[in-house]
Amino acid sequence: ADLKVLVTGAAGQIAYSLLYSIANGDVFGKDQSVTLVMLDIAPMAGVLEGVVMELQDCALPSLKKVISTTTVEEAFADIDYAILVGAMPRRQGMERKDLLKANAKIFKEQGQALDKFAKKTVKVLVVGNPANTNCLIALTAAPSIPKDNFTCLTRLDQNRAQSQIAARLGVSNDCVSNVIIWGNHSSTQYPDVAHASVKCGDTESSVVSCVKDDNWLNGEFITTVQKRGGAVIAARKLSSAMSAAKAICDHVRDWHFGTKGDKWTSMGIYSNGSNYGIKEGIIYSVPVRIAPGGAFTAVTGLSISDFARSKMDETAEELFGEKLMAMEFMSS
Ligand SMILES: NC(=O)c1ccc[n+]([C@@H]2O[C@H](COP(=O)([O-])OP(=O)(O)OC[C@H]3O[C@@H](n4cnc5c(N)ncnc54)[C@H](O)[C@@H]3O)[C@@H](O)[C@H]2O)c1
Ligand SMILES: O=C(O)C[C@H](O)C(=O)O
Repeated sequence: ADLKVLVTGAAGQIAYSLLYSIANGDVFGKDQSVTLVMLDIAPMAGVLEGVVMELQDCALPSLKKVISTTTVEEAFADIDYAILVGAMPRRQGMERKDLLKANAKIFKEQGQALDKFAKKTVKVLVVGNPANTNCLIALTAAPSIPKDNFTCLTRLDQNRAQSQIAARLGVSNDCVSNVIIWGNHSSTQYPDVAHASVKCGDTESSVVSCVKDDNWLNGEFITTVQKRGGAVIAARKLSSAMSAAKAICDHVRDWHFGTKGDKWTSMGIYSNGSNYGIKEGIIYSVPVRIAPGGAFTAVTGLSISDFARSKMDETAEELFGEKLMAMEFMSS
């Protein structure tokens, strides 16, 4: 059957890369026909029409239908996937709290729309920042949809970490696997390579033993990944878009088709209190293995050093702080 995929913020810069990849079959496969639903706000209706024209002009075989809309009811009707990119961007001088407030309103409304109009099996990926907390807000506003159907994007952070390691070792990106992103998609995230491996020919070795520089791994490597989003903004005067779209494709493809063998990937998922001492009630990024069709389980039993423990707790604490603020805004 046809897959109905919603992208919000469809007139924005991430969507401009993302929509093409989805329509081209890079996410769900070339043989899977897709109906793309594009939502943006009314002032962007004209731009949205332009993007629709371009999608038509790509003449892609797997793109069955395009629906562009500025109403939530139409956008969320019977969808299989919701990729929630649209959000109020952070403007200069705006505090994190102001951003949270503006976005709490958007994600509460969209959570309610998911609850009312989407399929109960819908898979939701939240990208708009603050991604973890926006995801928690949407999940809370959609009680009829299972909590495990809600995830937020930390794949961009994972890809950044993977590429830093590959560059350091002078190997290609696909030689490096099982990097972990713990916690928030923010500068408190903990990119962890303690369990990561690098494949050279037929042999697989640990990243830690190949890099042979714990100072770098526990210092500059971590801060580079944590601050990479800010570095791109400083350089481009716009936030990352091409790499964000690529990471969204990776996340959704793995969620749809599953992870391979014993490999894992990181995504922000609802914390039920049973993983690595992270308390219940936030969206926290952990390593997961995914079965074909999308059921996922957190990878358990990994050894956690004292260093890792403190980093993992720090980012959890930030998320509980964000949650407190968000709940205040949600009830108002
Ligand atoms: N999680 C991540 O890894 C990651 C990475 C990069 C960017 N981001 C975030 O993704 C978001 C989008 O980034 P962008 O560069 O595409 O921004 P953008 O400003 O170019 O596009 C955002 C679009 O969302 C639309 N929008 C705003 N409110 C909406 C609503 N209520 N419903 C539907 N659409 C709405 C805007 O009109 C705009 O067209 C930002 O919040 C950014 O911070 C997250
Ligand atoms: O938009 C941002 O604040 C940065 C973005 O989330 C990124 O990681 O590139």
